[in-house]
Amino acid sequence: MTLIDGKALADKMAIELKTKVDDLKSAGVTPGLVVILVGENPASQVYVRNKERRASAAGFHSEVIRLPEETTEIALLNLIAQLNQDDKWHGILVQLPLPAHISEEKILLAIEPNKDVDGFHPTNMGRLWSGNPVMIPSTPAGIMVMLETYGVDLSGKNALVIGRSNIVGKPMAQMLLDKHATVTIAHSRTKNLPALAKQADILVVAIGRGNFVTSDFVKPGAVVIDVGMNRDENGKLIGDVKFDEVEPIASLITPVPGGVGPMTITMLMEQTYEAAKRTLNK
Ligand SMILES: Nc1nc2c(c(=O)[nH]1)N[C@@H](CN(C=O)c1ccc(C(=O)N[C@@H](CCC(=O)O)C(=O)O)cc1)CN2
Repeated sequence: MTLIDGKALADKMAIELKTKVDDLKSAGVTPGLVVILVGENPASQVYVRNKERRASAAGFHSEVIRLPEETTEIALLNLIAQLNQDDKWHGILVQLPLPAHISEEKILLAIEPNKDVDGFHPTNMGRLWSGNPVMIPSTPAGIMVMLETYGVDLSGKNALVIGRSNIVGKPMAQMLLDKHATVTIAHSRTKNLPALAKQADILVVAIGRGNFVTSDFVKPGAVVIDVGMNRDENGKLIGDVKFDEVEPIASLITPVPGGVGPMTITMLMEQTYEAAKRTLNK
């Protein structure tokens, strides 16, 4: 078994990004990323702080707008409308989840698609599904970079994605399909999931249940990608895959922490850089 070291890859890409950003700045464009955080969700606060840190380390112009939990939907929509008009922002991101009184769908729809560095806007989802990706969701994008870096050939392979969210499962399936894998999407109502999973050469697990995938789900030699981020009864961060059981069977596996997570923020930085670079040609 080989461990896919997402943290090391993310750190390497961050160094390379700094050089690309310096070149872009010499051409007169400084990438700008604005992140909006509504409320006090502790995990979101950590992720947003990391995004802020990584953006300034890359040499971006960056800002985090922190809004109280009771912010209204209309106030947030007005803020996004203003940011859409401001040329210094190449990327606008609203940290999810939002408080329950705000419609995630309406908010994501309000972000100008060419500044939607999360790739969650329906226009960007459609571009991805029609084979013309522009802005793509960071988590599956990071997984694709990891698979490529570790030399995983996807062509003709059976890939199973467990989870059907708009953020991970659905875009992941499309990205694997684009690399000629034979893709199945499974979810909480899929029947005989362990037997189905045992046929997969590539298994991507994003179901949000700690230690859900055991050795019974894994074909010997499979590549196992764990997107899960759960807390066990002692508060320890665990993935969706029972790592100790699956690790001896898999040919490649991502750990939690240190696997998919760090690549998510790296890909967000890459997308912001690419969005800024596109403005050069306008
Ligand atoms: N607007 C968005 N909201 C959310 C996204 C997103 O891509 N866009 N994804 C997640 C949260 N997320 C980034 O926002 C994220 C989650 C986890 C990590 C990460 O590095 N995890 C570490 C462990 C961190 C810890 O100790 O808690 C790891 O896996 O090693 C980065 C980004 C939901 N919201």
